Amino acid sequence: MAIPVRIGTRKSVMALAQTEDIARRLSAAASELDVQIVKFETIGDSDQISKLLPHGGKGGAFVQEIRGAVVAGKLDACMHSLKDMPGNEDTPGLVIGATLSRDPPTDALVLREGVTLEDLRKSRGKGYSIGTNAVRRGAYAKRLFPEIEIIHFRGAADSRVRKLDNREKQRLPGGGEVGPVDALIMARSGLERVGLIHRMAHEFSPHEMLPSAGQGIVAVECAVNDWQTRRYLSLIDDPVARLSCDAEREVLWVLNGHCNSPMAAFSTINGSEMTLSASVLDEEGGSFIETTRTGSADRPRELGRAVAMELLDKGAAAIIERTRPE
Ligand SMILES: NCc1[nH]cc(CCC(=O)O)c1CC(=O)O
Repeated sequence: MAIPVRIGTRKSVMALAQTEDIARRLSAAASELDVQIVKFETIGDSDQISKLLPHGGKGGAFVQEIRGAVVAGKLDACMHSLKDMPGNEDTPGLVIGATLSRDPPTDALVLREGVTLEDLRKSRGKGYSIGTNAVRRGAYAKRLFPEIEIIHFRGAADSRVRKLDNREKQRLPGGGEVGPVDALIMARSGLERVGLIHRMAHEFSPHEMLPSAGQGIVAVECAVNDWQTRRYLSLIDDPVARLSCDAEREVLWVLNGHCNSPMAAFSTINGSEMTLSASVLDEEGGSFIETTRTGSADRPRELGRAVAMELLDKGAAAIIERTRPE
């Protein structure tokens, strides 16, 4: 007899592709499961103009509503991009039951027709604009192309590319418009998930643009005491992604990073060793605090803590507090 598993997700093209991946893996691991995908339109998706902050940041905007349905027992699990999950607070009653094997964690440059990477490099960005909704990407872009204009740009991955190509402006919360933009910086994995990887004009190395904590990892949450779902999710949990999840999110936890903090954390594992880099940057890219440490891969949170402490010693707290929403 089939056992139903209801998984909640946002209904963007990217989120559905991620959730279908979970469904495929679950069905392959346990053929008795009948995986049902339940689509939500969250406030973060329906409001394409506002900054996300008034909706509680990325966490509030994309995550809260679906979590509520799991807590209420209307869903067995929910899908999140790990990098959209707030890292400075616990979610009572819920647990990350699975982290899927990591997709490429890097960021990608997407250009409109007629613009090349060479143009951006030669001009130091002068006369060009980049659309992004991430303070981290904005700050790194300023470091690579010091004179570029950063434009706060909203939309699901596929619609952002459409806006770039159609030279659409971005509407502003108070009325008015900005743009159009000449380029976008997006998660490589997001581009791939929406079938637009051929639009990647340049892949930023982690050295050029350190990924955000959890970037490229899909997480599945379920209720702490739902043992049946936890057991099924453990079948698709990738232990390597889990180690990176734990190390990178420990940095967010110790630094009390909020959704508006320009912060990056990225780990790699080589045999029994993990190397974790993290950074905190001010929005204009003016000051960068970066740290890299290597430690034991089986104690990821210890390494995360050590890296975060070192960032604090170097003055990270002042930058993070300056950008904290009221
Ligand atoms: N903020 C939306 C979001 N959440 C996760 C991804 C990409 C997939 C991932 O990194 O896991 C994206 C799109 C983007 O950042 O361009």
